Amino acid sequence: MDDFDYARYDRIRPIRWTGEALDLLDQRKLPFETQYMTCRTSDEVAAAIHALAVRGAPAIGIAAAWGVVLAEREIDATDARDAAAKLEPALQRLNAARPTAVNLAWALARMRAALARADHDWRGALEREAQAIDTEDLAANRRMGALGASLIEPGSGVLTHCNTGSLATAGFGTALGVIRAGVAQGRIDKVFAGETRPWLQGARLTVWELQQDGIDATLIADSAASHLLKSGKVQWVVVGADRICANGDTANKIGTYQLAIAARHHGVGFMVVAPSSTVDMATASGDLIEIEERDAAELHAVGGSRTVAEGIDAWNPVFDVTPHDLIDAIVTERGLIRRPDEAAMRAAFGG
Ligand SMILES: CSC[C@H]1O[C@H](OP(=O)(O)O)[C@H](O)[C@@H]1O
Repeated sequence: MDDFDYARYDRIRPIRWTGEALDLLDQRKLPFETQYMTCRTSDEVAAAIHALAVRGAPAIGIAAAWGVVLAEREIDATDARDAAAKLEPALQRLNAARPTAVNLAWALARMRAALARADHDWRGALEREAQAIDTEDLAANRRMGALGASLIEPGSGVLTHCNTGSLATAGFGTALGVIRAGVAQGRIDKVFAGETRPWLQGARLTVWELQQDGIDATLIADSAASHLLKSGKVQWVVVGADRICANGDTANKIGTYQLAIAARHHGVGFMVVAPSSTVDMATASGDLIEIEERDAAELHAVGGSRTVAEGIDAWNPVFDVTPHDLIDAIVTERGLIRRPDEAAMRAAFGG
């Protein structure tokens, strides 16, 4: 498929199943500390997802799948049916950890289905399914990297938003995987990363990942994005997704929608990169997506323990929806969808 050295671009593994516990690279501490936290129960995994110790749509689905395996270790059951009933409360608590990324519910549905198919070895069936979800995501990211990069002409500049790299997936990344592939193939000359206030996934995580890879990047303030897109230095905005609806409307990190508006206004391509586990054909359009709102304290924080505007109300939605008609291409591991709409999505994903 492509002949570049993934190992160079892919040494970060945020989620490590030890056989007895789930070790998570605590993304709240990056880039200042590279520290893993150990989850020994499903509720500890749910808490880690809610607190963004592990984050990124595919990554939270993978972590939740391993969380179900930890829940399985906590129960005794006579058979798979008995186990399904006893495990369901833990799966509900995992599902409630965050609302917007469909990958969480998708992974839990896969674990329920594995249990429903299981025979006497239902414990082994759950562990094999969690491993499959993990392994499939890495393979999907590498395929999407090649597919998305093929759209990018040599000599291009790209702008990305939030973090969609190895930290947000099983490895290699979605949009950042396209950027890794595009750099490796000599198609991308310049990478711009938006800081992504308030949680700074761009400034703290994407820049850190690219530094690990030895890929030069330029950090910009979120508010500089339109000015950059006007400059002609960027040919593609390349972003991830948390939920892609049946008509192609896409939920992603807050600030994505305004990038899409500015990109279209300035004739810059807008590419969404996400595995099929992020596609939700059961949700007809973006106005039906629940947008997570997080604690105002995240907006008041300006690094460390210092805060501003305390006592002032703060509205902190952490996702927004880009309408499909502002998207030039959706890249999944199943292929490219150019100018997505309901017909194109149904042709690609059925439903
Ligand atoms: C490939 S990650 C997809 C998606 O997840 C991120 O959100 P968060 O950091 O809040 O989990 C961001 O929206 C990424 O684009």
